[in-house]
Amino acid sequence: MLTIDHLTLQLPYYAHGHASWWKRRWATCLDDLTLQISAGEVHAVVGASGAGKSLLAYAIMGLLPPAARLSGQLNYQEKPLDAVRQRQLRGRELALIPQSLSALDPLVRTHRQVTWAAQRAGQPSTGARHAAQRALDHYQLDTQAQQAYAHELSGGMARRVLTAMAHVSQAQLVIADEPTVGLDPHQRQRVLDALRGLADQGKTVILITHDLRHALPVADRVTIMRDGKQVETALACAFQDDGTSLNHGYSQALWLALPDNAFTTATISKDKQGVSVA
Ligand SMILES: Nc1ncnc2c1ncn2[C@@H]1O[C@H](COP(=O)(O)OP(=O)(O)OP(=O)(O)O)[C@@H](O)[C@H]1O
Ligand code: NI
Repeated sequence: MLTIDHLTLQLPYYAHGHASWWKRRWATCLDDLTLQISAGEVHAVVGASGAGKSLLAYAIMGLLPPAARLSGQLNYQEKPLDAVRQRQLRGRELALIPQSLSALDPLVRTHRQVTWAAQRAGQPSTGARHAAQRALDHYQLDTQAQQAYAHELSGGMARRVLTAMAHVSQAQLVIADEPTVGLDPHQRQRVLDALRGLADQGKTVILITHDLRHALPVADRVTIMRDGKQVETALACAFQDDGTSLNHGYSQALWLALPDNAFTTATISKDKQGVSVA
């Protein structure tokens, strides 16, 4: 449903040159990414801060800064996903749950904001209001939160509002950029389960997170990113035991660094040294 073929992104930055001139240079922020993302799948994109995860989301949505230099090819539903099509589909077939909470309109109360998201996706106003109400209830935003302005919401509430907005858009492709930051374990599980639910309805979900542990239980596939590069794309089930089904040392290291795997790691290294673990 979405293919990303040799996608490379460069962004300008200004470096001090001779004398007092500022010279424009180009930073390669995404380096030759090739991915195929199928309908019905949760595809997790995992990597440390600065790996390029959000820029990948912006590239797919067509929300990159105007100066960006992009090469490679994006295809959505077998057709090129160019700027015109991105504009047509954004907020309808393509939805982004943005990482930044400033995406909320500061002048509009929560309920109205979610209703607008439903209307923009083509629902008539009564239907949109009802859809908004259901989504707000689902993400446990109470009457007070529904009537609040963005600055009156906690970080976790604001994030759930953004998630509710993507939910009512009924998009075919949902990109969730760090949707669980600031949520308590119970809320986090609700959001992750809801994303899994969208995929189970045949939609496509890209789940961006720095936390492999939260992604694995709901993901079908995982792409590990580092410094703008795609380290590896693997089935979620390849992250198991001592990580030897993974191809790359960095993916293995991420897997073995998870708290629950600490024991396994210790056992393996002892085994390798020939020490018995009685
Ligand atoms: N508008 C921009 N102009 C120039 N460089 C940028 C711009 N946006 C991001 N970058 C750089 O691109 C790199 C990747 O940024 P990106 O926001 O995609 O990382 P990320 O993986 O989403 O990190 P995080 O987990 O912190 O959200 C970073 O080094 C960042 O400084
Ligand atoms: Ni990000």
